[in-house]
Amino acid sequence: MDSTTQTTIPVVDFAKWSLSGSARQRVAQNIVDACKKVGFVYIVNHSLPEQLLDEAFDWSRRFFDLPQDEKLKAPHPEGWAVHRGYSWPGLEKVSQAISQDSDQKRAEQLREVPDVKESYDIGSENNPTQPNQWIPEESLPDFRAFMTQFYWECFRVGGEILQALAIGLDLDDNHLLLKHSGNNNQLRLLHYPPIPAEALESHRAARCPAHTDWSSITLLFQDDCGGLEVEDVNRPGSFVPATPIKNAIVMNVGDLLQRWSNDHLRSTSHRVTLPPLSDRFEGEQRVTRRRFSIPYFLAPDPDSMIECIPSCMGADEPAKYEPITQAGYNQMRASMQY
Ligand SMILES: O=C(O)CCC(=O)C(=O)O
Ligand SMILES: [Fe+2]
Repeated sequence: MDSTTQTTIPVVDFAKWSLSGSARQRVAQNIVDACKKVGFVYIVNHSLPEQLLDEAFDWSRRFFDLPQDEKLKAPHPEGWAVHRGYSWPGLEKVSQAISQDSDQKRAEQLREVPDVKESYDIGSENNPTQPNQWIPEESLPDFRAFMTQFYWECFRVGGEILQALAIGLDLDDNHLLLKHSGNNNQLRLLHYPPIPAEALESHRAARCPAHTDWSSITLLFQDDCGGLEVEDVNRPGSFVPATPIKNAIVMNVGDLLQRWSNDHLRSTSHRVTLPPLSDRFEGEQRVTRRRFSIPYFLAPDPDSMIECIPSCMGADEPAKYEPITQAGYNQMRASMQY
């Protein structure tokens, strides 16, 4: 690849996955090639119905439009052990700062660059170590039932993608999927409220700073606002937009699958910043339109052993990493945060 050309995120048509033989093989190969080169891929014509995705965004909007005290009936538990429920990091601090712009002391406090977003994390109902934090049924009737169904629908499609990855990596179809019962995944509803463009441009606030995911793979659904950017693998430090494609799944490789594949598949850094289109801004302050996205993180079960995929090593390319369980890997990552 020419190092001066901006990387583009490949688009893979998943329609032919339902066929057999070489057509299916080609879909698998295209996804693996994209994961090796870019680490991000748009998957179109997948089996998640358009109507279901529209409904998921409608429910997310309804949830975040609830009064704050309703959402706070399902708070994210304190600490880092449980990743479930409603979080509201940074929001208050930033809105105060916007109304007291000239206050030097406030500006200092903001150096830590709060994320201007709210999120709601949901997991499997059969995961006792990560208990779901639901708001009361009467606060938003049928929300829980819909999200529980949506969680498993996402896993069904994610499972197909894990099968495609396995085929593209010369493994048995179910080699990767068998390590995922589905009970260790995470469905996240995200809402990025409107904010003056200047707050993001001056880095006083961030929508979502650059990071990689810990997952094996992530499926991301986004609305039409824009702002997701992916690090350009040819030009480290610069980012290319992951422009929304209606109903596409933006699929990316997480750190765990990168390790599993001996670094053959890339876990690429990404962030959420200003939407690039001018009609996504309003008024003198260029207040950005609110944005909704729904990432779904797939993770193997805690006791699944993550051991170098055979086609990713050879006589002159030994495995770089020791076998480790998913739980062990998580523990190691968590301990590196302090
Ligand atoms: O909101 C987005 O588009 C991306 C969110 C994300 O990368 C994450 O939650 O890990
Ligand atoms: Fe991410």
